[in-house]
Amino acid sequence: MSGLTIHALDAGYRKHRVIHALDLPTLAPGSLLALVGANAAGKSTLLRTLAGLLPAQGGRATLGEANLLSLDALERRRLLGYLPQSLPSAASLYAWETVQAALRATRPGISRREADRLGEQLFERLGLQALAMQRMNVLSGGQRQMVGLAQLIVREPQLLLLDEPTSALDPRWQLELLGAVREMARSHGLIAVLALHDLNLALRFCDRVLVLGEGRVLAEGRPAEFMTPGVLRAAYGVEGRVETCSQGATVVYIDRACPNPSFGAIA
Ligand SMILES: Nc1ncnc2c1ncn2[C@@H]1O[C@H](COP(=O)(O)OP(=O)(O)OP(=O)(O)O)[C@@H](O)[C@H]1O
Repeated sequence: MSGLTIHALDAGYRKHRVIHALDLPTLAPGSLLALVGANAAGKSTLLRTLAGLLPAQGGRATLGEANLLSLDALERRRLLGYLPQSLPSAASLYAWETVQAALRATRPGISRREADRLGEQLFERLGLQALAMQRMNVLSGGQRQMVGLAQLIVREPQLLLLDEPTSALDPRWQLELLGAVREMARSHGLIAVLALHDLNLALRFCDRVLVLGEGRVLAEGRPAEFMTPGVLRAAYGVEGRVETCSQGATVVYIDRACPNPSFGAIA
């Protein structure tokens, strides 16, 4: 497998174009890309389009040799894992059963013993052992988010598309989830694209960050390279500082909302 490339992608809903001629220089296997930007910037629309849930209106998106915009259902299930912003409560199945079902959907011939081994390994890696025998409809939003990720990871897709995967998680579980995704990317050559509102998590965990503004790329690059107060003003209409923390990571402090925001113009 080689990387994820997007070229001149247009996407949206019937006559409402949301994503305009979006380009993404090739993202290498093993990388995490954060999609950030204001509400309604188009993050979910872009993820849904890459996941094949929304037809593209133009352009290309490829994963290695595969054209992401015209995969059949089987190929899509084999290559992609998509975690939507809000998960259905998924009836009364046990968390363990949902992960086993996800595994069997892509590896129907897997032995019971191997499926159990992989399931146990994953629940342990994600620290979810206590949830295995709980029913999905009694889990909290954050617990469901973690089990949702387990359902995707167990299939070992090549591309993970995660829409605000940390939105319901407390700080410890945010680190667990992003750490697990990064580890999976490094060990399996997986690519992950994550819509995130927490800029500091994006800067800390992701190899590249793409800032969307009204469906266009406002800035893109490695965390330490492109984030400036001008980008914060243009993307979010806020005044902020970009500093390096004592551990060497780029961090953002938001000070106030701009009185007269000019979205989209990086000064
Ligand atoms: N099903 C839909 N039909 C028509 N327009 C939609 C639909 N879903 C989203 N939109 C519009 O597309 C635009 C982008 O929305 P999108 O959900 O992609 O933004 P987002 O960056 O993910 O926002 P947020 O951070 O608030 O989740 C918005 O103007 C929104 O109103």
